[in-house]
Amino acid sequence: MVSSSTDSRRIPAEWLRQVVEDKSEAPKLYAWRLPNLPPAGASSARNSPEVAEIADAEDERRRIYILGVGNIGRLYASFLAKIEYRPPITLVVHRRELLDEWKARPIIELVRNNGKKERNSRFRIEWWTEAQPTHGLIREPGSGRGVSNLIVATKAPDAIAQVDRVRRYLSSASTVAFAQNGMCKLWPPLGEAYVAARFGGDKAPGPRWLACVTTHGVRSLGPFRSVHASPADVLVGSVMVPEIRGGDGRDGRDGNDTTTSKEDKDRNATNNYLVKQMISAPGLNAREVATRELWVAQLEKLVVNAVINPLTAVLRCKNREVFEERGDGLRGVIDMLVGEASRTLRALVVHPSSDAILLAQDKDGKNSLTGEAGATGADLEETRKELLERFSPARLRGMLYTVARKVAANTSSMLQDVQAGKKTEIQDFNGWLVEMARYLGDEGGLPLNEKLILLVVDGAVRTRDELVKELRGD
Ligand SMILES: CC(C)(CO)[C@@H](O)C(=O)[O-]
Repeated sequence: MVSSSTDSRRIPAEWLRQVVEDKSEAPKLYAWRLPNLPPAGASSARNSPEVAEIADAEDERRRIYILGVGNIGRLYASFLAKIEYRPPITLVVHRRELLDEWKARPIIELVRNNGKKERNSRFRIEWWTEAQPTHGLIREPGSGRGVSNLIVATKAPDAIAQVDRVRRYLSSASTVAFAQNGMCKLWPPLGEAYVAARFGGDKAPGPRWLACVTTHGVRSLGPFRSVHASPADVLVGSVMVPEIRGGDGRDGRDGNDTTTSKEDKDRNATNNYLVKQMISAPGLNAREVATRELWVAQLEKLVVNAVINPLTAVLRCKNREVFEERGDGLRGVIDMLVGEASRTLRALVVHPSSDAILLAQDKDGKNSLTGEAGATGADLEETRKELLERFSPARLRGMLYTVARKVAANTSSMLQDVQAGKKTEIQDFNGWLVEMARYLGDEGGLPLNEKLILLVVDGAVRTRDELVKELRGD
């Protein structure tokens, strides 16, 4: 286990080392809304008294903040907005210009795969920044009541940094859901060290931390506009293993727990609010799963992203083409990439840092892979055996080809990033595998993944033949 007091040089992740070493106070942020935009030609001097509004407690308890309004943020916003007893929703943008764009055209547009355009405008929009507004009312995120429900829909490399930046407004009354691709950084063993470093002391036990595995395919058409190219589903669950909190694999805060105090029950019900909203959002197709099932699903999705995304980015092609048999060896390369991923996931399964996840139980008290009640050493061995089989090259390859058929017509998110000149998520997919292999002591490393990372980082474009030769080292 990695503790927050661990010698920071030995912490196996740069992001966590930075958090543990950073003793600065959480920054105070201002939540700019449209009336905070100064009229054209106005001076930047403060022109109104600093009056804060009285926030509506019930509104804040129900309000869902969506941090990041790219494809994933638009998808969640559009479907959550369709709930019958609609929760209030705030879109949180990362640039001031997006407030201006929203002012000009305040609509999220999602083009469904039948061509129908779904438009939604009933959102509040905010920009969270350290700069105090010069016009209009001054507010902080959550209007002084803290942020109860936060969906982090940024790209993977920004997710933890963004949450860390808003930590001043998060507490044990908050639920934070990570919705992007890639492994959530708060899985054991690192998550607990992060929570202890940032939420130890009077804020303990910190927010409820959720992750979502989002398989919907979405393509951007520009700010606030996307095509919902391939409807799929969402798995949501807790990334914290409960040990001390009720033992249901969903951190005991699901509203069905066995704790008796009214205070605990109220808090548990509150903390499951966001999950319930996601599940009831028409079209999002969200399902709540136990911690271990979520972990396995995220690892499998990682394998999909670590193969499809970089290959499509370097070959500049749609997902479908990567899997076409053209006798040029690309299928062999895919097998080799799957082989490297399989080796790493299998080593992770047998590593002691995974024991807590493997022993986590389902809501009904059963071990979710064996179906047996209770969690014992024998269960651990049984679960390991099942996961070693599930992460075998043959099973992972079968899983990859099944997903690939469903998303054949998509332009991968990494190719979209490359085409838009944006930073890619390569370090969170293939980089995660390479780092994990290193952490687990894999001497040989993952040579194909390492080469692929360099190609994507360099913005390289290759033909199929060139790529096969380069990756195989012919
Ligand atoms: C499944 C997937 C690769 C489909 O395009 C998607 O997760 C993506 O594009 O990142």
